[in-house]
Amino acid sequence: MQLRAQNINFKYRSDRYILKDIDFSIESGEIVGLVAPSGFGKTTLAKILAGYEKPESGSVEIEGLTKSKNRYSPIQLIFQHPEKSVNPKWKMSKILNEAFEPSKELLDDMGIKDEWLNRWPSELSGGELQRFCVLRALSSETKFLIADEMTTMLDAITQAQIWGVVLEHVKKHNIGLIVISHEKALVDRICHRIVDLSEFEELKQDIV
Ligand SMILES: Nc1ncnc2c1ncn2[C@@H]1O[C@H](COP(=O)(O)OP(=O)(O)OP(=O)(O)O)[C@@H](O)[C@H]1O
Repeated sequence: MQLRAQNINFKYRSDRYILKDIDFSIESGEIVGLVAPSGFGKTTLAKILAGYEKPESGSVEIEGLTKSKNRYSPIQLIFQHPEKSVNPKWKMSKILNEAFEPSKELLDDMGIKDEWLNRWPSELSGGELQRFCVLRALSSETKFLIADEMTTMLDAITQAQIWGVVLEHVKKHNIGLIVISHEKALVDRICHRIVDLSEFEELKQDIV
């Protein structure tokens, strides 16, 4: 299976193109680092890949996947700030089970305590909340996962635990993983391949 974006052009309201003629692809089971200096459009491309934003032109498709009517997207995006991606009016059990019902083993591996399930998002720390946001992206329907600065806000121990679970899960289920991170050491260590968005810019300048 392959997730493929071709000739992506995108701008927000202004006239400035954030993404111009961007091609990107990832295979099942691959771990690809998406890097570039701040403001180059990494998060924007992630949102386009996951279907949160629509490109002005270009296409995003998964080759080899039969479309299902399921509401759960096969491309899951995990953001840096978990508090922005949960409904504050829902308790954690509802937030989690809206996605799918994870096994006890997965809950334990992620370090989620039973008592947290009955709390509101505002009653959890950022690290505790992010564990839920990561876990709900790991359904059996997930074919591609995008981790956008997923653990940047967290302490080293929580970071290591979350990455441990995610890396084991993507390997076991042959999920393609896109890692957006400014942490070069992390990207170099876990990625099979690195795509630098700023190189598209240099390429364009060479052609002109
Ligand atoms: N909703 C929006 N409306 C208008 N402009 C936006 C919006 N979101 C992002 N931008 C602009 O688009 C550009 C690319 O932003 P994006 O967040 O994709 O970059 P990034 O490479 O992920 O940056 P960082 O590494 O700092 O997270 C930035 O100049 C940003 O200010």
